[in-house]
Amino acid sequence: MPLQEMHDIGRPEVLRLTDVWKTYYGGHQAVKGISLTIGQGECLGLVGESGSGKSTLARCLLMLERMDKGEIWLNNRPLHELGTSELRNARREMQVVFQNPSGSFNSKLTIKDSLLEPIRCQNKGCPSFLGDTNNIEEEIAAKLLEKVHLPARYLNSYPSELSGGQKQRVAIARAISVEPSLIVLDEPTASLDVSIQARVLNLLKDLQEELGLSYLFISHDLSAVNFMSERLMVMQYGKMVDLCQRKELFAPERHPYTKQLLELFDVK
Ligand SMILES: Nc1ncnc2c1ncn2[C@@H]1O[C@H](COP(=O)(O)OP(=O)(O)OP(=O)(O)O)[C@@H](O)[C@H]1O
Repeated sequence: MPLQEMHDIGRPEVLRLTDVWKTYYGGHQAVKGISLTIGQGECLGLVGESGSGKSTLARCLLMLERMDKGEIWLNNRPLHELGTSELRNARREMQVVFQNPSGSFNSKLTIKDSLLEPIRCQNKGCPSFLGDTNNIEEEIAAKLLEKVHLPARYLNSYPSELSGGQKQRVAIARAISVEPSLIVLDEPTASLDVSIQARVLNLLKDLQEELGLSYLFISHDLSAVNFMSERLMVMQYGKMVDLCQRKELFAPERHPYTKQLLELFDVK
C-alpha cells in the first residue's frame, strides 16, 4: 500500500498532492512521485537531510516551481489546472515563512507597512481573530504584533532595527494576517540562535492551537519536527521513505533512515 494511503487523516482535507515529480535543468530529479495530504488544523512535518528535496516540494506545491507531473488540490480546487489569474487568487490561500527572515522584508518599508502588505494586496479587512479594531490599520497592525508577542512600538521601525527572531515573529504575524488555509513553514528557525528557536516553535504551536491553523512544517531537524507535528513524513533522495503518526515514531517498523535520524537528533 502506498505510504500516503496509510492514514485516514480524520478531518476535512486542506491540501492534497498526488504523484508530484520535479526534474531540474541538467536532469537532476529532486522530487520523485510524492503524494501527501494535510487536514484542517493539522501540522504535517516534513523531515530530511539537506538536498533531499524538501524545499523543491514546497515550491512545487506553492506553484512557484513548475512540476514535471503531478496534481495539487487546495480546498478541493485543482491548482495544477488553473490559469494564471485564477492561480494568483488561489495561491493567496497559502502563506509561507522562509528560513531567512531578512530576505522576507523590503528594507525600505516600516514593519507596519510590511505587516499590512498582504491585507492591503488582498483587499481584506481585519482578520476575524483580532476582534474589534474598527478596521483601523494602526490597530490591526498593533494587534497582529501582540499575537506574536511584540510591542506596538516596533510598528514604525525598519527591518534592520529588529533581531532575526523578532523579524521571524513579524513574518509569522504577516502570514496569519490573511487567515490562509495553509502556512508552509520552510525551516522557520534554522537561521536563529538556538536560544530563540524553541521560543519561535512554541509561538507557532500556540498560534496553531488557538487559531486552528494548518501547517506544512519543513525541517532537517527531527526533534523540531517531532515537537511540532501530528504526522511526520520523511524524505530521502527526493522520495518519501516514511510516514507516521508522532506516536508511531519509535515503532520497530520505521524505515532505517528514520531510525538514523532519531539517533542523530537524539529524539526521546
Ligand atoms: N534551481 C535548481 N537547479 C538545479 N538543481 C537544484 C535547484 N534547486 C535545488 N536543486 C537541487 O535539488 C536537490 C534538492 O534541493 P532542495 O533545496 O529541494 O533540498 P532540501 O531538502 O530543501 O535541502 P535544504 O534543506 O538544504 O534546502 C538538491 O540536490 C539541489 O542541489
